[in-house]
Amino acid sequence: MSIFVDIEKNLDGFRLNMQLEADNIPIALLGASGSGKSMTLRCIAGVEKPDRGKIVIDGQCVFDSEKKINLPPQERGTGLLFQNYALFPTMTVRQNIMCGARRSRKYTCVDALIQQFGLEKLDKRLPSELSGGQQQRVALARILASQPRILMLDEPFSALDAFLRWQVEQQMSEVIESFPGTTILVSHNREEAYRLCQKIAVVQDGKTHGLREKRELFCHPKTQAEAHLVGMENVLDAQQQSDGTIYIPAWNVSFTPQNTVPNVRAVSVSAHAFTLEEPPSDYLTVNGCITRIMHGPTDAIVLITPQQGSGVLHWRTCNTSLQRDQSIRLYLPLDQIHLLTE
Ligand SMILES: Nc1ncnc2c1ncn2[C@@H]1O[C@H](COP(=O)(O)OP(=O)(O)OP(=O)(O)O)[C@@H](O)[C@H]1O
Repeated sequence: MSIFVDIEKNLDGFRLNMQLEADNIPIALLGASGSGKSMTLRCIAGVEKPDRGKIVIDGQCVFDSEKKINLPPQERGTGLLFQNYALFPTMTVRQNIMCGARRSRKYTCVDALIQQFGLEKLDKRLPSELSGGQQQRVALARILASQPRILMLDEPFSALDAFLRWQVEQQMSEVIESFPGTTILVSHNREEAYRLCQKIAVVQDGKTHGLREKRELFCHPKTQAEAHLVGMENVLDAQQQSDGTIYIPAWNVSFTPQNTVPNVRAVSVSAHAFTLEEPPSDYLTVNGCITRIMHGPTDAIVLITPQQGSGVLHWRTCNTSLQRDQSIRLYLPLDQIHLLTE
């Protein structure tokens, strides 16, 4: 099973220009609100029509603007779990799941799914008589009953509270693991995407630079959008000088990078990357003054104004002896600075 997507769609003030290609592995579209993640899923499912492009599922072309192919949603073999689950409100749990089975004509799977999702005692209830987590299980069972080739999950935990979210995520991870086709998860939660998927595409302003191995993406973000989405606290403009050195105006520091990357526009640094002790490898030094300390349950984020710099440095530390207005010298190993090209 595989999916190939190369589509364009112009909406009022927004342009989707999305390319994706994946085999039967779980992948995530990670992006800020309004970046075009849901629209991508809706185009794949056939509930929205792209202006141009092609969508191929499992070798079958389901949309091709040039060849005028546009299969209706029920013929695409896709299962889309909406953010609000979209259950039929006047049908019982069993009837909702039967609707999915009608598409696949595999009615025998209904009882197995009711059992798998622990819905035996709820099967005669209406959706309005269920909790958010139970509704989500019914919606997932209904989708799996249709035996889709692609499973698409649009922010599947957004309607759940934090505790239930974790329980449901564990069950979802089992469903994804046993699903034989491609799963596409849409999320703006990086940790959720990391736990559930193998590859991640960062979506920004309707575009993506393609799928990346999740570890590679988190360890080496290449763009400012990627750096923000993987949780880098320091993302700063940078200037590449003709001699190859990089100048960071916000911190008023320069350094010679360990590897040559053309067209560096910015850098990102995790707040964990700084040390108080001189590191053994190449590093740069930042002198500054502590302007704020924000204590969390396990550590603190310290905001520092660098000497002669115009910006802020974010440092995460467990050191409890720090004081506001204190002068400080921090070391940053050069291999902790990610060079970003846009
Ligand atoms: N029917 C529509 N008509 C015009 N613009 C739309 C329509 N549907 C969505 N949009 C716009 O398209 C853009 C992408 O929307 P989309 O729902 O794909 O974002 P998203 O990344 O899924 O965001 P979220 O995480 O908030 O759900 C947004 O700017 C949205 O306002």
